[in-house]
Amino acid sequence: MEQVAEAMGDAERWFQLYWPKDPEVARSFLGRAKAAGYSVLVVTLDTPLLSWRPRDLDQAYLPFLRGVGTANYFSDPAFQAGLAKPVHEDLNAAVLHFVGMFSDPAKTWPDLAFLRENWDGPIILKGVLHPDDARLAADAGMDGVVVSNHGGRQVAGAIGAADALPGVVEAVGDRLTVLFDSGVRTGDDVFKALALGARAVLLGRPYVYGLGLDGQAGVEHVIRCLLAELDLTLALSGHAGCAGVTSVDLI
Ligand SMILES: Cc1cc2nc3c(=O)[nH]c(=O)nc-3n(C[C@H](O)[C@H](O)[C@H](O)COP(=O)(O)O)c2cc1C
Repeated sequence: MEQVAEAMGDAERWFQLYWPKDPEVARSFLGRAKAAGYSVLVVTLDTPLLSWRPRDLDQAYLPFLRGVGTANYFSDPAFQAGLAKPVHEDLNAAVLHFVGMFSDPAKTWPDLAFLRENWDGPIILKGVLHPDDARLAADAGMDGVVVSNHGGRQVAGAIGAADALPGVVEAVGDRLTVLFDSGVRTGDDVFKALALGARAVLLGRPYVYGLGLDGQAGVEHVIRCLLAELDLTLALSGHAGCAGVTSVDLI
């Protein structure tokens, strides 16, 4: 996280937490994120377990088990304190330690108090679909939710995130910030999400596809195309900006 922060310079950055089972590691992550200048905490709730992913299984694509994607843990003093040997001397032990704490399916709403105690900036819960959960998030003093079904990667038959969005907006839109992701691919999709009540959208795969195809230039191209299409869709729908887009625009 420190390397990413450094690469981002003065840009605003949000820290996404997969909430480790070990509270000392969680506390350490939050302290490091704050020290590295992250201003918003995004806590992903829809991944207490990794789901059944046949394509990953077919290809034995399990990078965490090879110590890939685990850098925040392996570099963490609280994590390292639980190891008999340094990570580079016993990678398997480090991986097993990671697997034991990656996530905690037993966490529930009162546990959010821990985050409030250890993070003094805005907190956003990612992966909310049900209006009742959104109400509980608001009751717990959270600042926002991301309506998301993790791109269908967790429960294959989950409700479409766009179908869930209006219910969440109606339940809590006046109490916290409602963001949206899952399936945003075009400027037109952004427009529809805004019209359904989202304040903003997040992009998952599209920028990564751009990155895979053409590195930084690919990412810039993806974002530029999306913004250009949004700009045109706004204009063609009679809007000078995003602010006035409402559900009326969907009719
Ligand atoms: C390969 C991959 C890795 C992901 N890793 C994370 C993650 O570490 N944390 C998280 O909150 N979401 C993660 N997501 C979910 C995305 O943040 C996003 O919610 C989802 O892909 C839906 O958006 P999209 O349709 O624009 O891709 C991941 C998605 C993909 C495809």
